[in-house]
Amino acid sequence: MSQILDGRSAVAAETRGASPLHAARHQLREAVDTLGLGDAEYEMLSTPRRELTVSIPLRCDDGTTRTYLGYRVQHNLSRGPAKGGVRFSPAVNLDEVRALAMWMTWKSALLDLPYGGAKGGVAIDPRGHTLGELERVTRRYTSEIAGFIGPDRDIPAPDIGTDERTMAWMMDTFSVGAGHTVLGVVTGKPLELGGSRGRASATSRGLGHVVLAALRDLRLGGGATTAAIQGFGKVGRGLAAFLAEAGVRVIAVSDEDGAVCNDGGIDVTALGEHVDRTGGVAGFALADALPGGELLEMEVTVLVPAAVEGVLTAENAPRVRARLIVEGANGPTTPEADAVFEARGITVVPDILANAGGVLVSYFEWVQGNQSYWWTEDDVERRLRDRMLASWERLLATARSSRRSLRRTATALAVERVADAHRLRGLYP
Ligand SMILES: NC(=O)C1=CN([C@@H]2O[C@H](COP(=O)(O)OP(=O)(O)OC[C@H]3O[C@@H](n4cnc5c(N)ncnc54)[C@H](OP(=O)(O)O)[C@@H]3O)[C@@H](O)[C@H]2O)C=CC1
Ligand SMILES: O=C(O)CCC(=O)C(=O)O
Repeated sequence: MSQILDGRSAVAAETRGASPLHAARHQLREAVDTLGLGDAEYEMLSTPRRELTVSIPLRCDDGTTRTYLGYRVQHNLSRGPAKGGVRFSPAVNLDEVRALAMWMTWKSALLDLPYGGAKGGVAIDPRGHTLGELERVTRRYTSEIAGFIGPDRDIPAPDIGTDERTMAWMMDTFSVGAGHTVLGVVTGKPLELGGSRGRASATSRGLGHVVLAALRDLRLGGGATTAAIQGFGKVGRGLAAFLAEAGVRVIAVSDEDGAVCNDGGIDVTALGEHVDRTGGVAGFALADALPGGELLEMEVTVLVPAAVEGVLTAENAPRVRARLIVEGANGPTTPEADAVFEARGITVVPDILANAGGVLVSYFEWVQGNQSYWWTEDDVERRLRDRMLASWERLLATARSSRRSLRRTATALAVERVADAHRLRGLYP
């Protein structure tokens, strides 16, 4: 069963408080005020264009049946097809997906990609299921949203709890329905199925380039640059390797079940091997265990939250001792924490710029697929680096000249592009 909800009821159903949606709408309000737009524009840009909620019955390997909820939210389509990842996590809910979809719109616009924003998810813990069960869930979810997505409509990609194998199942399911292979319906696919070289590491590498540029441009680098990274998944792990190779001492890393630290620098390769063997960072012999949330409060040059939303809050922000925060995750900083960091002079490089390397190389994958012409790894890396650094430099220069925070400036630059597209298309209410 699937149900299409209209956007107005979506806004009415919004929950307030320290939710990702509260944060996303707060940031939009600031951008609207910065740009001198009005309430009508705010209402339009805060309202998702389309939302789909689906139920996904799963026959488990033991013969029992469970039903999961899945979502796909298209926040904005004014600059092109919607674009954004699919998350498998027990924490997924409609409000979270709405917020993540809105951030995708701003991210695509900030990087000047010809996309709108979308996000999807299934409220399931992938760790509690076999591969066969996850394949069945993915295929059923894809069938339910198939009328909603497509290379010219909405193009999913990996996010938390999903990967290139998930994308291969999605592409196959969609293609079976279409009667022919449709490579462009998702990005983040395996190389053998039209994936792009460099997509798997793109978010981490883009983030790494931004971290190094921010350290340099804000004059925070120097001899003993240290980093703490929350999350050791697709984004955090690749970033740890990138920074270690660049000479940054990665002294603390965490995942959902543990955290480890070593003041002399963590051997990231050895930690990766330990995680492949045991499933988590806990118990890594070449580092000490670190209690709970302490990683976020360590004295480091740069802190990179690369896991989930809302981890930097009004409660812990006064204790954060990093000089620079670069957001690998989407929405890790609440608006209240942002205000604390601004008052304390701690620079925050916002998610919609910092982690945009993933959607950027997804765009490269889509372009290569459309042309059936595949770039080399060097082509991808050069274009990724150039575009991330150009976007960073533009953001920094605009923030400095306007004396506004990087987040407020980034959101305003992106919202302006989206509002312009609406105005030129004549879509204002
Ligand atoms: N993949 C991509 O291309 C992009 C991802 N992002 C964002 O980056 C973030 C991470 O995504 P990705 O790496 O792909 O996801 P993964 O599922 O690959 O990894 C998530 C990581 O976060 C850890 N984690 C989850 N909850 C916590 C917690 N409370 N404290 C510490 N660690 C935690 C997980 O630990 P465990 O393994 O123990 O569960 C895992 O190490 C998300 O916010 C995502 O939206 C943004 C842009 C693109
Ligand atoms: O690669 C993509 O299309 C989207 C990646 C994503 O979900 C994100 O940037 O948060």
